[in-house]
Amino acid sequence: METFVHMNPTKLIFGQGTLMKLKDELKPFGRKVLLVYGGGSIKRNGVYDGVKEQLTLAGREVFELGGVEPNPRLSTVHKGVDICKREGIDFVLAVGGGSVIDCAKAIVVGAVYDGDVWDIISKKLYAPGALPYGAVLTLAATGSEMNAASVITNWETKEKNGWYAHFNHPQFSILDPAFTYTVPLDQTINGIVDIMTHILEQYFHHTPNAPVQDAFCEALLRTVVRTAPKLAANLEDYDSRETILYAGTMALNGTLAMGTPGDWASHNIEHAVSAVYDIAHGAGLAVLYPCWMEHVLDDGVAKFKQLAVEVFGVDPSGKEDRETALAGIRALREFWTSIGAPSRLKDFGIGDERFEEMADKAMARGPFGTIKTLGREDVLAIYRLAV
Ligand SMILES: NC(=O)c1ccc[n+]([C@@H]2O[C@H](COP(=O)([O-])OP(=O)(O)OC[C@H]3O[C@@H](n4cnc5c(N)ncnc54)[C@H](O)[C@@H]3O)[C@@H](O)[C@H]2O)c1
Repeated sequence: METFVHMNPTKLIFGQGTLMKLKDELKPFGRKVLLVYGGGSIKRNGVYDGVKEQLTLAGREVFELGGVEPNPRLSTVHKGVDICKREGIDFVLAVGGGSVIDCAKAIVVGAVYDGDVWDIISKKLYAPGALPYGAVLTLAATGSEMNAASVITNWETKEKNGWYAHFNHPQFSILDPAFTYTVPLDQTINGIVDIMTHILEQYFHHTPNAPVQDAFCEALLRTVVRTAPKLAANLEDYDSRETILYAGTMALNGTLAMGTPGDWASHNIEHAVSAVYDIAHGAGLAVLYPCWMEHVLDDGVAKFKQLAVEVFGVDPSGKEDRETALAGIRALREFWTSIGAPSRLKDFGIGDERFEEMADKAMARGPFGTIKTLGREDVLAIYRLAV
């Protein structure tokens, strides 16, 4: 494995009833809190009331920014930054899914920067600092609750940028599996696909001697594959919600990536699609990830075979390695289809009209990918496989 440094300072508070700890977690931070949330699901399922009660008990003065979009937009980040600067906000509390937490991550860095926060999101400038923030998670998917990454869309320029500042982890994240009961089936499935692709992106590397990392990834993948059908059949099955929520956090909190730089090409390829068509990130990945696998298979046959055998139980006896590997890719596709994930771009009404534009966006920072370094023609080939 490669040399590595790992630090994750987020305090993870996990389990049913843990929201009652919020008031104490707020103690080290200042009086003025900006509460950031999305389209209102938290008002329908009672999470908003619970959070407000805790903020009152903590004696905090609360300002609100609701309406954060799925695929959060720069315009909303600007609104949050303006409130922080105008009101002298001390602490930002994100209550929602990855979109809300990602938006909060951008707000807190924008709040202490004199220029336009897009400079930081578009990586012209490394974030010079941030306000502290915390999260109450309501949807299992991104891992944003325990990492320092964020994805923001500039809707005017149709750019969807992933960015990162190493110090910008949540101070704490509260995860109550029961808060995810109301996530509808399609979003639950999108989340499961997102979690699995995060694991797969880190599993696919060329680094020698990484048996621990590989075993972590395989165990998580097997667990998600076993749990997802149970959850899809009963959205209020607490144990399944709990397992998937925990898996989602472990999938992208840095644990799996120690010493093994992963691939991440498919995320880049998907961001270009959802920047143009505003589709759900997990749904886009369900379509594109197996296409990426097929396209790069010959650059990593041994690892694709390992996935097939260790995660999907493909019997390799009497088969060429490539045949076993292909059976694993088919098994992944069939698994996602079986739980209701989309498999083609046409499922979203997307044809080949804007492939060139999307490929330009994906290539904006040059060639990418670890298993195989992808150029523009590779990206176009993957989009064509996905039609
Ligand atoms: N920061 C990261 O590490 C990271 C990683 C992967 C993806 N992302 C980004 O995160 C975003 C997607 O986040 P997401 O998948 O968590 O979804 P999301 O936050 O966009 O939420 C999806 C939908 O579910 C609704 N929702 C959330 N919680 C709910 C609940 N409890 N009940 C009912 N409805 C609920 C939201 O209102 C929204 O309409 C994308 O922009 C993606 O690019 C970030």
